[in-house]
Amino acid sequence: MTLIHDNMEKMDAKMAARNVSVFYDKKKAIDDVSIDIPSSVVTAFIGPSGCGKSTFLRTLNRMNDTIPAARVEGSVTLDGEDIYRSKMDVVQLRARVGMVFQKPNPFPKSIYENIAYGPRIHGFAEKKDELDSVVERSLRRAGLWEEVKDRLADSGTALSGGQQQRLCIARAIAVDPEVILMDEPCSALDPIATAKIEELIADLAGRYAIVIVTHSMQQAARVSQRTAFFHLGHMVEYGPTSDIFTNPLEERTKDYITGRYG
Ligand SMILES: Nc1ncnc2c1ncn2[C@@H]1O[C@H](COP(=O)(O)OP(=O)(O)OP(=O)(O)O)[C@@H](O)[C@H]1O
Repeated sequence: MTLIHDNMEKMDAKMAARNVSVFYDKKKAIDDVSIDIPSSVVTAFIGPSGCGKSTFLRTLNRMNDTIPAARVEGSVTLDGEDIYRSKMDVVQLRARVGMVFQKPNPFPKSIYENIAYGPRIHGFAEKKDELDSVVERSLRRAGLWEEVKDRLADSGTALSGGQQQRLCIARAIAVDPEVILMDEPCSALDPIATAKIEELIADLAGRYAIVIVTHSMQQAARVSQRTAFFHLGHMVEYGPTSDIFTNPLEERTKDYITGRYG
């Protein structure tokens, strides 16, 4: 059972998970989680290490499909459509629900190609001038254009860690996603690069539904409007971020945010 704060502003659900459980072989890592993910706001998943935040995040774009031992029960919808139905095109789904990982993972290709690849394979842009404009727009939106516009042919892997992470965000944006999932996107970055990513998340928030897993409660408080607290595979409490941090209703949430464990 999740304690849901009743003062949450009503918003349409971009995604909805219902009674989602995830198993790795016989081990249950997520137990009966239901949540609505609204558009245009940032939702943070917090909780101690191993509580299942990343596992649950991966159910939202079927990244768990890539883990042979993982099995998902329950339903997840995007705009009301079941993303686990057999006819779902998973490649298309992952363009609509993009993902940014803990460790920046640019392709070992040029900065330009890192961005152009997705739009080209998804058929969004084919001609050189169309691709040029998607590349510029995505890099601008990710706050990276000014830093890389004169070196688009250089390898993406030659950028700094923070730039690489913004490149990965630009790559996700290039295919026009509706939701962006971020799994501890700043954990490999220094404080200055982290601050830039946080600013970027704030800029992007009005345009996409963003879900961020973070170990940092300060980060959750800075970037998100809604927070869900996970503990031992359960979603314990979900509410407006300010309430979760100032007026948690559940003892376990209180213990976590006051640093008693985790
Ligand atoms: N590929 C996997 N195979 C088997 N078990 C896994 C796998 N990935 C995660 N688990 C287990 O599932 C549980 C939840 O892990 P998960 O990584 O989702 O937690 P988390 O809250 O994101 O942790 P962290 O904050 O440390 O990243 C843990 O017990 C973990 O050991």
